[in-house]
Amino acid sequence: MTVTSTATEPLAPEPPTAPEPTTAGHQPAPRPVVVLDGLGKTFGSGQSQNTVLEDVDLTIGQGEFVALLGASGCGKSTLLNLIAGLEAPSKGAMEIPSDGVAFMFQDANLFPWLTAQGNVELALELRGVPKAERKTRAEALLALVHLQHAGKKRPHELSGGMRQRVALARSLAQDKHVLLMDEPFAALDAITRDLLHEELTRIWRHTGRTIVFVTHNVREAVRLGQRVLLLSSRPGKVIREWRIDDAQKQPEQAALLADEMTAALRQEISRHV
Ligand SMILES: Nc1ncnc2c1ncn2[C@@H]1O[C@H](COP(=O)(O)OP(=O)(O)OP(=O)(O)O)[C@@H](O)[C@H]1O
Repeated sequence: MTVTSTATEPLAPEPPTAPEPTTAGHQPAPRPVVVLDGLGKTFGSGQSQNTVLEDVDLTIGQGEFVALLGASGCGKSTLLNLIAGLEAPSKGAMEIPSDGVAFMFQDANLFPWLTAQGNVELALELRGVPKAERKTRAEALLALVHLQHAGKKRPHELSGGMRQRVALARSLAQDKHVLLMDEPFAALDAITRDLLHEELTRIWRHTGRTIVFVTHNVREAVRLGQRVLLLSSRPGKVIREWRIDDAQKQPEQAALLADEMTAALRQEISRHV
């Protein structure tokens, strides 16, 4: 087994937008930033051995938005942990960014004693941004998530959606190419989630980040992903992939795609009932 790292250069402070199409709408092939080759993960040993992932082959290009869909317990979070370098694979090879990744979870996990701006400034401090620059950069990041007026508020004074926006600004403050998101909007109401989908799409286009987004929600996957990957259960591997262009995100087409994905997901779940 070899675990290698790609040498990705750090993001510029003002990241570029995602690459424009070249001729006749053809996108240049994005540079791979995550490569998983025959990846497997087994927890425990002997009687309690649990092979969660097996033969996962996946290449994610720079600037792509990939949604990972799968039944509960199929290994989505484990896959993110492997990409983050938090877990080591049991089998296979992988290339992940040498400068690490940013992670965002369902729970914002903000420090309650710090203001919204303080939470973002702390992430900047941890990556070595000089004190004199932190305030301006944190303000710019809070403006990016439309929270320019809430910088002085503490987490308990913010709504769930606002807390997730702060968490997103904090993830962006880490200035990594790759952002892993593990069901970040699952606990939010439908209207707030809808607003955050718009915000995240705008921010993704603006920053050119590579995003891997785990969800149970088929509509969320269609709404956000350029690629939607369906993981099987026991063991988890990528069994289907949909590529979704902007035209397919229009309501009628999106509903059809969501129905197709729901049927595939149901079929996968019923295999294990
Ligand atoms: N550190 C660990 N040690 C042992 N088993 C683990 C560990 N992490 C995950 N697992 C097991 O791996 C399996 C997959 O878990 P994982 O959290 O990756 O699934 P998931 O698809 O993200 O689930 P959900 O959608 O419910 O969050 C589960 O059976 C879980 O118990």
